[in-house]
Amino acid sequence: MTGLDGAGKSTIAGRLIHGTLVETLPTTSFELGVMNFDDNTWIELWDIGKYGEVAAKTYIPHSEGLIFVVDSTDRERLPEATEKLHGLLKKASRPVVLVLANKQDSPGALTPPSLADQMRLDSIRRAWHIKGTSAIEERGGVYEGIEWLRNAMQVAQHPIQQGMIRKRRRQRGFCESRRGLP
Ligand SMILES: Nc1nc2c(ncn2[C@@H]2O[C@H](COP(=O)(O)OP(=O)(O)OP(=O)(O)O)[C@@H](O)[C@H]2O)c(=O)[nH]1
Ligand SMILES: [Mg+2]
Repeated sequence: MTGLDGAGKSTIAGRLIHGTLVETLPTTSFELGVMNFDDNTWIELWDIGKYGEVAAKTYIPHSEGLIFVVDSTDRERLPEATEKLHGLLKKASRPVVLVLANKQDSPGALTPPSLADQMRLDSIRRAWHIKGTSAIEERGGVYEGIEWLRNAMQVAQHPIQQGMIRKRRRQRGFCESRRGLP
């Protein structure tokens, strides 16, 4: 997970890891946390801050998912955020991308569709999704965003398997419908 400083990454990480609103200080390099899910799966979450370039270079190319957090109220720094996102995507071809349009609770926040447009998300040639969030609100949409990511990562991880499951289902369907025939 990365984005410009102050976008709300650590607040989001606090929600995801501790399930509550945490007070944050600027993250100097990076922090690691683990999100555990009911079905015994987990996501290792790296919160990469301003001086986390080394972590970004080391971990992003090997990660399965990229969460990019943007401050939806910060029109001035939107071009900088856009460049950062597209720069990262050039370096890492693998991960699926979740953009969190954070601070939706604040007056004047840009909507997710408007941000998608201004950040040229259409040009991303891989699975991506944008979700409006408010990290300071309990039902602020962060978990829904993560559900999309979990699902997208599972699909991306097993593309062949997914195809085979579909094929087997089709074959089974064919056999079952034949069974009823004389
Ligand atoms: N109104 C509002 N404020 C938020 C939201 N998310 C985070 N903030 C506030 O924004 C400020 C920065 O949040 P952080 O979570 O520390 O941001 P960060 O992206 O981790 O910043 P760095 O560690 O400096 O890279 C804090 O004062 C948060 O309380 C949100 O959804 N809405
Ligand atoms: Mg931080």
